[in-house]
Amino acid sequence: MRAVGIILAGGNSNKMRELTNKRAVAAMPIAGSYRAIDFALSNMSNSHIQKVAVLTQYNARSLNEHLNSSKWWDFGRKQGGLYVFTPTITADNGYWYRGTADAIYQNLDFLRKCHEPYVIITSGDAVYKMDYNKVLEYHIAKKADITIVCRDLAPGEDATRFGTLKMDETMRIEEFEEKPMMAAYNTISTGIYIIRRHQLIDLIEHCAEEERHDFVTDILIRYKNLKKIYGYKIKDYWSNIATVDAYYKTNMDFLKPGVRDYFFKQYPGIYSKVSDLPPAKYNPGAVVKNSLVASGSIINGTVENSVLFKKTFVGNNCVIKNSIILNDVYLGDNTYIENCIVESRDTIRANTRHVGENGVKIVVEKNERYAL
Ligand SMILES: Nc1ncnc2c1ncn2[C@@H]1O[C@H](COP(=O)(O)OP(=O)(O)O[C@H]2O[C@H](CO)[C@@H](O)[C@H](O)[C@H]2O)[C@@H](O)[C@H]1O
Repeated sequence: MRAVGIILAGGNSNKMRELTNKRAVAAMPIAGSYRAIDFALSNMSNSHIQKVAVLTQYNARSLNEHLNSSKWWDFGRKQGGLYVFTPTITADNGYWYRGTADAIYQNLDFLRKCHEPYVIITSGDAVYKMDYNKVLEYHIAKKADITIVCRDLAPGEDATRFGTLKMDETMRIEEFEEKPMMAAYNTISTGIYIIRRHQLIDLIEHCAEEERHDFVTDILIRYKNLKKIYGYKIKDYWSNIATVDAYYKTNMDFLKPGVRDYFFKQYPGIYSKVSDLPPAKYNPGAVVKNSLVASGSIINGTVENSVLFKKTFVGNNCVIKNSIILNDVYLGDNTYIENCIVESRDTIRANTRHVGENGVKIVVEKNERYAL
C-alpha cells in the first residue's frame, strides 16, 4: 500500500458550546445516522488505505465508544487496521497532546514502524467524500513536499475559522495565513494534507526539538518558502462542522436532494456503526415533510425540515420545524420546537416551547427518564 492515514480527532471547540461538553467534535451526530468521523474513516476505507490511526484526546470516551470495532469501516484485518491513540503518560513523556504536531510526535513510533511511503492527514471534524489516491497522484506528479487540499470560500462563509492561502500559477502555495482577522485570500485549507512519511517524521522531530507543537503554524507556515507546498483544489462538498452554525447548516444540507444523493446514493458509500433498532413508526395524525427520521423513532405530531436522530419520540400535537433532535429525545405532547438543536437524551415536557429567535438555540433539559 502507498499510504497510511492519520485522523486528527482530539481537539476541543468552544464554538460548539454545550454540544461538546460531553462529546468530541468528531463524535458529533450527522444526518440522522452518522458521526462526523465516519466520513474521514469511510474515505480512508474507500481509498483502500488499510492502516489508519485516529488521535483522540478531548472527551475521548465518546469517540472510543464509537470506534470500538473497526469492522464497520472494513478495517478489521490481520495486517494494518484501525488504531485509536489517546495520550499516554510514559517514562519519556508526561504531557497531553499539546497540539496537532505534538499529537503526531507522541505517536511517531506508529509512523516509524510503517512501510508505506506516504501519509494522509485529515481531521475528524469534516463532512466530505474524497478519493485520496487522486490527491496522492497529484502530489507525486508535482514532486511536492506537502500537498494541502483546499477550496474556494463559499459565499457568506467565515474565513476567520480557516487557514487562507494564495497559490501561484503552478499551484505552489505562496502565502498561508492561519485564521486571519481579515482574510486577504478566498481560498481555504481543508486541513487535509499529504506528505512523504520520512519527511513528516523529520519535520515532526525537528518541531519537538524546538518545543513547537502545531502542524499548521510550526510546519506549514514555517516551511512555506523552504519546502514545496502545493494546493490541490476541490469543488465537491466539504464542510467543517466545528461551530454551532456550521453544524446546524451541515445537517440541514442533507435535506437537499443533491447533497443527500451525493453522500448516500452515489458510489462509494459512507459507513457507520450499526445499531439493531426497529424502523421509525409514523402513527395516525403524524405529518412529516422534508425530514430525515432515524430508526427507533416514533412520530405522532408534525415534523418539517428537520433531522431526527435515532429513538426520538414526538408526542401528539407537537410541531418540530427547522430543527435537529439528537438521539433518544422525548418530546411530550403539544411541544413547539423551531430553529433549535435539542441535546440527546433530553426530556422536553408537554406544552413547552423553544424557538431560536436570533439564530440556532441549543436546548439542554434535565433528563427526567434517566434521573428516575
Ligand atoms: N491536541 C490535539 N490532539 C489531537 N488532535 C487535535 C489536537 N488539537 C486539535 N486536534 C484536531 O486536529 C484538527 C485540527 O484542529 P485545530 O484546532 O488545530 O485547527 P482547526 O480545525 O481550527 O483548523 C484546521 O482546519 C481548518 C479546516 O477545517 C484549516 O483551514 C486550518 O488551517 C487548520 O488549522 C481537528 O480535527 C482537531 O480535532
